[in-house]
Amino acid sequence: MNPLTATAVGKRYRTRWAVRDCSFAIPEGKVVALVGPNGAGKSTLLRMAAGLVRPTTGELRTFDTPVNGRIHPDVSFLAQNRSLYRDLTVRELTRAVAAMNDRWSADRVREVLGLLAGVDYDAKVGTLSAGALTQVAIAMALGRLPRLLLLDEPLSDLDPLARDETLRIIMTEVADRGTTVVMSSHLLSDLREVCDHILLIDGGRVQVDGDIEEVLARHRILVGPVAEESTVEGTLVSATRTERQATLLLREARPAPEGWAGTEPDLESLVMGYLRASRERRSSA
Ligand SMILES: Nc1ncnc2c1ncn2[C@@H]1O[C@H](COP(=O)(O)OP(=O)(O)OP(=O)(O)O)[C@@H](O)[C@H]1O
Repeated sequence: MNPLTATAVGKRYRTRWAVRDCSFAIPEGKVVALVGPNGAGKSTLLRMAAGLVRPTTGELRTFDTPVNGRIHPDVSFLAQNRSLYRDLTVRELTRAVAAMNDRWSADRVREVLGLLAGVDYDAKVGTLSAGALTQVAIAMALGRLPRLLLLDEPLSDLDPLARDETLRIIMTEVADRGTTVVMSSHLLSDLREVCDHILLIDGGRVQVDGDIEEVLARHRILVGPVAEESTVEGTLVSATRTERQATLLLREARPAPEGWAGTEPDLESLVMGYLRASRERRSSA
């Protein structure tokens, strides 16, 4: 059973579509990188999957149940604005969140907070650093023992050490419980460390969806003389050019023509290529 599926999902705010005709199925046990430029629709998609926003068209299902404005008991969502009760201490917050959830593991929360460098249970939530706040919020999300964890930019505002700790918490969760994770982020090198599946959206539409290794193997970067660009076959995603040299991202893994060097892209150059294409489309619209 797929933890999350979308069928022709769209969300319109007034006259503008934030998400448009999105269809995908997230396989169980995957760690999914949800990427795309600012305003691509990532948060809207996650908020719809968590039942906080209703789609204008189409349907989202979590564990084969229509979302319908309610979060599934097996799903936890970390919102971008980490909306926790700021006047409570960490200890009080833990009790309050436990009381709100039918299924709750205090041990799991303790375990996760124990992985972090010195979380002070008596500190007021509002006084925590951005990193500690995110980590406490993730611990609360894991206390529900989710089978699907939706994380909206869990790594933003974190210093490198806090980012590393947060990634370790997520990896430990996946290793211990096989939890499926969908996480949005702009930090591609961090995503590469933990993710095995990519969902790239742009302008509210799915551009790339699949196993990261397979997706990378389906693309090629070709570098060669600008003057001979017409000899290159295949679907061009985007290009950068100097006076003499062109660097092309192609959607198919075809052999490089003579005089061109072909390599498989890494995740960063693949996503950058799609973001570049998106910016060019927008500026020529
Ligand atoms: N509540 C809202 N009312 C009106 N427009 C909205 C609302 N929420 C999002 N939007 C618009 O929908 C589009 C998609 O926004 P969304 O926040 O989902 O993108 P995102 O990919 O998460 O962006 P970012 O990477 O900057 O966080 C944007 O144009 C945004 O301005």
